Amino acid sequence: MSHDIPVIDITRLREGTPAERREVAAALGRACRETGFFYITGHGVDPSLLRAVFDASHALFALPDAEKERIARSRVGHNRGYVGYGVERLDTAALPDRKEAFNMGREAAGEPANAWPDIPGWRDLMVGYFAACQSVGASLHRAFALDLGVDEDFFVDKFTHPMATLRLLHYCAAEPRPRAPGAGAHTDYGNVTILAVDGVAGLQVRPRGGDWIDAPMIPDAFVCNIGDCLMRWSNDVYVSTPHRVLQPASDRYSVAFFLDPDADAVVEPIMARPGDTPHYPPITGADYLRERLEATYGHTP
Ligand SMILES: O=C(O)CCC(=O)C(=O)O
Ligand SMILES: [Fe+2]
Repeated sequence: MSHDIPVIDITRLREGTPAERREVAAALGRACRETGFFYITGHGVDPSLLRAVFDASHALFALPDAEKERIARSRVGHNRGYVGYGVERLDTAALPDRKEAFNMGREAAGEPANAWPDIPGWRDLMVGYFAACQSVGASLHRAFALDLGVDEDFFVDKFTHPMATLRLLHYCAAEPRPRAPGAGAHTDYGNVTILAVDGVAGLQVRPRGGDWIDAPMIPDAFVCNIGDCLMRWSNDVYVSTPHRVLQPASDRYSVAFFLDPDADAVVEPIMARPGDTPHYPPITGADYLRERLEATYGHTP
């Protein structure tokens, strides 16, 4: 079994004929079964939008502490807002992560409010990027459905108001601390994560049964990985793979889009092959996420 991280052009998944979509879906499916990580190109997200998002991320993390504190997750709740250094420890056996972060959720009526820094244009830019990531996520889910042997639109009505989080990350290179990770080893909770990295390497992946391998930075490509929820949904056909971020040699910025299903979507293992038996009972998206967050934080943040 290959443990490489393939680079897959998804242009024909977005724009191609049914046969071309199937071909891309098969390549993505192979990566989801083997390493659980893949790069995508041809995703349709304008590089200038991504550049603007990274510029906005730099501006946010350069704000004075008092302004960061005003929009802190501890004040805002619902896993939204700014998270300071040392607050998170993704690997509970390691030191706290050397990173700061900013989280936002869907900006829509009935959703918990996001907190915004006082920077002109910032909110609209992030809302636009969030929508772009949602669209990439929808394309990927069409491919997962094709590959898992269900209708191409299987996931559509399960992602109409998804519990998605857009997360800006800043890994600090100053005052290096021996043994403190940038982000400790972990798996992601949701269905799929779509990650953009701004120039500085540091991500490593540990395929099942293998050693840590580097996931190098590839310009204009997103790094994507399967999370625990889709592993469960696929009845363990897809793998959610541990990964970590080393302390970077220079400041590192990344932007992660975590795509979870609708709160009321039923995550019931897809039985692709005759004779398959479900490894898990059905659960709603919300109950599943709550279970995972409680296991990590001892409460739902
Ligand atoms: O910043 C990165 O490269 C990866 C971040 C990550 O794995 C996470 O936040 O779950
Ligand atoms: Fe992660």
